[in-house]
Amino acid sequence: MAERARARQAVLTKPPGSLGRLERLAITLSAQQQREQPDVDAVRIVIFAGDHGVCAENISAFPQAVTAQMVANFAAGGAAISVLARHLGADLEVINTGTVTAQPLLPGVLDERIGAGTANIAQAPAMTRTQCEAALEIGVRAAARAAQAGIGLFVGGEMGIGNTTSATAVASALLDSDPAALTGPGTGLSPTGVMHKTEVIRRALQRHGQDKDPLHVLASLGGFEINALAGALLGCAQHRIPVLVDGFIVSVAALAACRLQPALRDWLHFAHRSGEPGHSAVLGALDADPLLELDMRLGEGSGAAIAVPLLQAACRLHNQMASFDSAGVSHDS
Ligand SMILES: O=C(O)c1ccc[n+]([C@@H]2O[C@H](COP(=O)([O-])O)[C@@H](O)[C@H]2O)c1
Ligand SMILES: Cc1cc2nc[nH]c2cc1C
Repeated sequence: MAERARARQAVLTKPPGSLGRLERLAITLSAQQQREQPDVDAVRIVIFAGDHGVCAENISAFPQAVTAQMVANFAAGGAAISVLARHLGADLEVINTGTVTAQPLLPGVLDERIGAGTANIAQAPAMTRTQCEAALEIGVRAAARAAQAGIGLFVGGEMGIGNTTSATAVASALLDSDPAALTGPGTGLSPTGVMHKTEVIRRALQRHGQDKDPLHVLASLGGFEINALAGALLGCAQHRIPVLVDGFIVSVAALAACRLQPALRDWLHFAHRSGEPGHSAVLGALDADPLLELDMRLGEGSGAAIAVPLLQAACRLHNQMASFDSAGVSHDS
């Protein structure tokens, strides 16, 4: 299918290669979807929310209660990703994988709480192996629902105060990096705050970071929402649904998932380079060159949502442009 898409690009009314990366995007999407006419109009954005016990170590600029409060804001339509989903005409699904505060039933929020947040990774494994598998399964089910709904492009997002600490610990373990090279301000820590956060991550790594098995790393250092994202990405690949990867946290989930199954890499598009400094190392390890660099560091799938129209334009051009022959435009000199 990639060969056919490449052949089509060669006869469209433009100098060969002049649409640059948009041409390669259309070719890749055609191969991923196994469609002559790739179509990413049906977009589903799934936000996985979860809390982190490591917040007890004072590693975020915001209080833990914000996670559940933002879940309510997603449902009410007031969050950045709510606005972007409406703007794109995309489905928005919100899944509570385990906030500290339980919530009343909110319309548009799936309650799949595994627990009241993870344990503090500086002191204990984030979760049991059973909880880790349950988290992966939450994502696998989200991917299956997307497949059932005929979704053409999956955007995974996350919300979890403290999750840059968890994600940085996972990335440090998987990349065998010093946490000082990957730790950043997250929601907005001061430089002293970042130094303290680095030490907390170092403690977590000393405790659980020796075993590099990806499932062990996800269970001991990950989060319910991070692990659910890893499961969702793997599920999307199984259903042949291309995925547009958001920022730092989703990329770390993608890295862990690729360690579990390297073939996943072929299904991933990378939307943007987040302002979180560790993102570049994670992107590098995935051999990913993101489409955009807008200094965004919000999460919620917002960076991916911003890049959706690029993929849609690439498909439209591929599917609708005239060929030299059909338009009567001369091409050999
Ligand atoms: O996506 C990113 O690159 C990104 C970078 C920094 C922060 N975030 C968001 O901020 C929250 C985590 O930040 P923190 O400081 O509480 O660890 C979480 O809800 C993420 O969605 C997201
Ligand atoms: C308000 C707020 C919104 C967020 N969205 C994702 N992470 C977030 C963190 C905060 C603090």
